[in-house]
Amino acid sequence: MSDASPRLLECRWPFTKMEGLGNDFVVLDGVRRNFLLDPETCRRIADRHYGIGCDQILLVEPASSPDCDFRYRIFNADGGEVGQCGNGARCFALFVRRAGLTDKRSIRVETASGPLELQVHDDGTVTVDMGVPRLDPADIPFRAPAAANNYRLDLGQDHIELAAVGMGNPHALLRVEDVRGAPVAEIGPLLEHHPAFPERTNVGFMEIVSPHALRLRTWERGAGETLACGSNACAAVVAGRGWGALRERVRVELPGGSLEIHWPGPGQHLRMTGPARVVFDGVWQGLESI
Ligand SMILES: N[C@@H](CCC[C@H](N)C(=O)O)C(=O)O
Repeated sequence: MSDASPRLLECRWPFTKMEGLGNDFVVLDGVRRNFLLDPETCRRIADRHYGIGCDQILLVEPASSPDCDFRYRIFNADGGEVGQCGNGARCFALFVRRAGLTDKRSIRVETASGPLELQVHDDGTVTVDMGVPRLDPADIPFRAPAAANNYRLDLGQDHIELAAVGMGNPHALLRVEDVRGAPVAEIGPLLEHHPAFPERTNVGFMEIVSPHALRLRTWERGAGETLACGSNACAAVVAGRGWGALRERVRVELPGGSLEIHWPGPGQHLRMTGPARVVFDGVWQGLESI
């Protein structure tokens, strides 16, 4: 009888700890060496007590297509690989320049949900072209018969009104009066695992302050509430515009800081601008699966 469980080997993995508005990442240079990131290894790295601690792990790899500079893979703290991470994309851009992997300021990168264009500015902020937001439920994915600006979902004894937006990853957006008192830890996990979202979802609680500003807290799929979620901020602007409450340029205030979002409207590319920062370099002395 063969033992199907992987063997564990002690390892020393160089990494860089980075953050974008307090959404924190362990970034691995998979261009210079190989990393085998199975879900269990990701969970060990992301563990805030026994590991390094992070919301997501970002793995930089060589591109597979000639029109991209790199491939960028994203793993949630729970070990699941996902298609999009806005704050991580800004960190990725600074990482590849700092590591000497490129000196370009305009970087094109492959992700599991398609290519992203990144622009590094003189002040160190980064603009990410997040592509065209997806509103067709099949592309989110979301189980609804047709695209709409608002949906009503059954949540046990209650009903909840929400918008659903795809940014290369799924997002549910709820409008609240006061984001500070929003039931993020209660409703967040219920919606994350709601059967209407077959791949689970990120959940944003948004308070619209003016046509050009909103406040947002996010329950992230696979990570819980974080200090900021870039893709959720983008999705919130798309939802707010669908409700007729926001304009083309919006400042999104998150617990960890602010992002500038520019979205001309349906069918158009959405651009997100914000900071990214290196926290420290280190070596993870852990167990890798072989
Ligand atoms: N923090 C990220 C999003 C990371 C992935 C997300 N939790 C998902 O599962 O889709 C961001 O800044 O966009």
